[in-house]
Amino acid sequence: MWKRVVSLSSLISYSKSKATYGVKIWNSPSTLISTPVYYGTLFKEKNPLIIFVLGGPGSGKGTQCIKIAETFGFTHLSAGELLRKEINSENGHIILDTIREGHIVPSELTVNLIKKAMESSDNYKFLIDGFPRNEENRITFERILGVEPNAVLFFDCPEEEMVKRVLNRKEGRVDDNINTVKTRLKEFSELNPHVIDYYTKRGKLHKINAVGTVDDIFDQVRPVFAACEAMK
Ligand SMILES: Nc1ncnc2c1ncn2[C@@H]1O[C@H](COP(=O)(O)OP(=O)(O)OP(=O)(O)O)[C@@H](O)[C@H]1O
Ligand SMILES: Nc1ccn([C@@H]2O[C@H](COP(=O)(O)O)[C@@H](O)[C@H]2O)c(=O)n1
Ligand SMILES: [Mg+2]
Repeated sequence: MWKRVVSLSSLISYSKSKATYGVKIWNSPSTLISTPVYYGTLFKEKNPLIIFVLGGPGSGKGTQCIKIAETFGFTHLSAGELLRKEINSENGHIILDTIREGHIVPSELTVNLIKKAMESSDNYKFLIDGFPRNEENRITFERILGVEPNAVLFFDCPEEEMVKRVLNRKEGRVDDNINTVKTRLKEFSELNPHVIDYYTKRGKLHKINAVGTVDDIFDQVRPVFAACEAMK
């Protein structure tokens, strides 16, 4: 039986039923909610709630994800962080070179890391931070995991502010320098709009103004997750 979240249902779609083969359809006719589509077998036992988190470098995705995870009980998976942890692995040289240059790592590599992290988690609520970076990322995720996100957050931030934040971040990242930031911003401005358009058309996009204090921004984020809170 499929259930509809009534509170803020237009913000987020969710089903408590288990995913099985084929495309699920709501019991009651509704054009309000975009239905999560499960066409794979991976999540037969665990029906996931997946939120993709988009935004340019330094837009504050990671900062907000930490707050969302703490407040709403999500597991925070940063695609960039998963890749950085793989730098000493078999494919590590490809990853390190790509990150250092500010380009995008081949999608299969990233998606398989996300898949592994999701499978090994006991949680069913996932924030996937910094993903998808492009259409290839998105399509590869759908192909390998057989699932779409329930909602997509987009932290919209002016370039000038993003550059300032990245250059002030003192975490020792190899890509936090002006040359790499320029490449990251260029790729972001070319590739992100396609992803945004796709999820806008599917009624899943929630654009957040990423300028302001961390708490001001979180106040905009909070309502998107109120529907999830009701499921706890
Ligand atoms: N609202 C804010 N105002 C000012 N600084 C912020 C704000 N949010 C985050 N920051 C700071 O800006 C820097 C970048 O933030 P964060 O790491 O969350 O961005 P990100 O979108 O995850 O970036 P990246 O894609 O490069 O990982 C950090 O040093 C963080 O502390
Ligand atoms: N989907 C992704 C996400 C990240 N990368 C690479 O990692 C770098 C750092 O990512 P952050 O989200 O932590 O900024 C990014 O610049 C890419 O090189 C990727 O390839 N694909
Ligand atoms: Mg980050």
